[in-house]
Amino acid sequence: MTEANESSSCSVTNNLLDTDNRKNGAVRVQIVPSQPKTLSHLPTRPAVDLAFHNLTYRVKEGRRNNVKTILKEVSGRLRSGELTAIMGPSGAGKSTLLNILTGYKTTNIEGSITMNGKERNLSQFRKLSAYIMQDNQLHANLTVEEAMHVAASLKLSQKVEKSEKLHVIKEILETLGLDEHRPTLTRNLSGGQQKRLSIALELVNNPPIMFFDEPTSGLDSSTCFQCVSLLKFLARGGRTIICTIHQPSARLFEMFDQLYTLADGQCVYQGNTKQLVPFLGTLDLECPSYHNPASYIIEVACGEHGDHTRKLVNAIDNGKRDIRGELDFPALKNKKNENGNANANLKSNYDKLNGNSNNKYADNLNLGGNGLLPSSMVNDIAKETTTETIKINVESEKEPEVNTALLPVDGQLDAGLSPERYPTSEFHQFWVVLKRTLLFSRRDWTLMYLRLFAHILVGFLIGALYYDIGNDGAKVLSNLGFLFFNMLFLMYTSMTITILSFPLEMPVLLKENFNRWYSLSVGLVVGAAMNVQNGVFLAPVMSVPFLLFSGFFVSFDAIPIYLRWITYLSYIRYGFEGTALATYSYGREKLKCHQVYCHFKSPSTTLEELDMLDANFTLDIVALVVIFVVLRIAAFLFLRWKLRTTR
Ligand SMILES: Nc1ncnc2c1ncn2[C@@H]1O[C@H](COP(=O)(O)OP(=O)(O)OP(=O)(O)O)[C@@H](O)[C@H]1O
Repeated sequence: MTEANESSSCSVTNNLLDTDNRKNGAVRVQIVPSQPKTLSHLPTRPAVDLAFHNLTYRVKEGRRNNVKTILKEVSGRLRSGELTAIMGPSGAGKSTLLNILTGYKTTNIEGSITMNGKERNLSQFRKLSAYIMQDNQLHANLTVEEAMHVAASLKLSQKVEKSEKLHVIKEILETLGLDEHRPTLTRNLSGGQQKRLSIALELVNNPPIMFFDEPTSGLDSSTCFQCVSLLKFLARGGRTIICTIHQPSARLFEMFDQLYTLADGQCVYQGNTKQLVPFLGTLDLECPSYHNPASYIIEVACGEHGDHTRKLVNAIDNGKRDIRGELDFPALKNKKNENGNANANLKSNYDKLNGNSNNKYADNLNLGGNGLLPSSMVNDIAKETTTETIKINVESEKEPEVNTALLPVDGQLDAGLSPERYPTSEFHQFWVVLKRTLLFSRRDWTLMYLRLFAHILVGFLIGALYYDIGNDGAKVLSNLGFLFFNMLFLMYTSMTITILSFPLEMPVLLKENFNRWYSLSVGLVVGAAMNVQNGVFLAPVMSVPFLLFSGFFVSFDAIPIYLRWITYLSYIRYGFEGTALATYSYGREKLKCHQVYCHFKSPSTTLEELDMLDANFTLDIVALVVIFVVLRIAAFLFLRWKLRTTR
């Protein structure tokens, strides 16, 4: 590496090149970070090594319940402080493995999963891990700052002081380069920024294990690089970072520490990314020069170079072996003697693909201005990645301190964790989520203003239509129509909003509930309080028959006896009966009438015609409350079932 190159890449981040300290051709670099990169205010957590042994996952398919084995006795180990990629051809079982490791899938699994050598306790594990899904699932109408406040309020204990929470937020936003975007609505963030916000939200309670499903999908190459740099930064803080990735470029691939490759539900490689090509070489699978090793292993796993799956699975013992150095595959030694240094082949692959540019990361540093990732961080990651290649000895005591908030692997797993399922009380969760719902409802133009406009418009229309008829004995039927219409209008407007918004809200609920932000019931109660989620389950289906049995279209006496029970279930009946009683009961005096014969002059006649003379207003209210509670429980059970089946 030339001195010019070193200086050019270092100067961008104010790193000082200590040129006086050259010894034996090695260059000592003193790194002075341009901004603090400690996440020291985060709650302390233990570092966690995750291992799985003989994991088998089967599903039943088709009418005959044919059993399909998706994962076949795979083993593996995911270490703290490392960035691990799970790769494999489409359908190899990557998502399935990730879903099992995250605890998202919990049934039909054989084998064992351990945390720091001990059997995994799923409840404890869920408190220690975060799952960042492919499509970030953010609330579009919240700003970065508001989203962070909600996350801090829900994910940090109520005992944590507000000033401390603000400190955590500031630290994370600064570290992830989102500080200048605090007032930006999340829907206006770029793809890379949204991904970083998803990470920032989960980072609030400092989970030592973080899973990412395709974190680079939909990002351009430089943003991909920024994203993986960030993951590596998090890993360097002692976290266990695991992500599925499709086919990274050679440059991106090189940044991963560890690779776990699946083919047809079995492990075909587990080990250091740098050892992949030499390892394949020992099995007579030579990665051609100028070829991306990541593409090559996928091609091999797909069978493009012949059927080598069995050979690879045996060589890696289906994930029980872990290739961390050349000593892990002694056959290489013979191979090297015959064919020269196989590692050199790997290095030449990288060098050729990267144009052998020693300052190959320097171009990305310029992107810092776009707020993609703080340039200093990219530089530190880049420096670390290139250290091996360019033989710079970075003074260990001067290395950027990425995170001090993790305890060593042998630390107590429950250190710093509250024994409760959620860090905050249900009431607190309710309050925070309610405030958030109100905030983004206010910002949702279609939800708020269009609804308001529609209600005002319809209000004027029915006001003009039914003006001054309430006391007119000749217009009682029209007045009953007015009362019935009011009920229908309110019912259908809230029902439509629910039906439209619920499927959109569902994935966010899924993510936040899974990552232990709040309990499922809280989401529902808020829905009830907002009068948005009403009737999501039963209302649309049941409203039509219940309309018929409301007592407006057919009086109770006219209904065949065997169908009368339905009227007792009709919430519309109770609503209509209640409004009719409130209007025409309680000793209301006779109505005015200018006609010769006025059938409905006496309010009791109206109630008699409606078969409501014996009706009880209090009973109507009680019935409505009971139906409300029953529907809510049904919706809760439905949601729980839906959450389980989507897993
Ligand atoms: N519930 C299920 N029923 C039947 N087959 C399933 C089920 N879940 C997964 N599979 C099958 O298991 C295999 C692995 O699926 P998985 O989604 O884990 O693959 P993947 O490696 O993540 O693929 P991709 O990269 O395309 O997302 C696929 O063949 C898939 O069709």
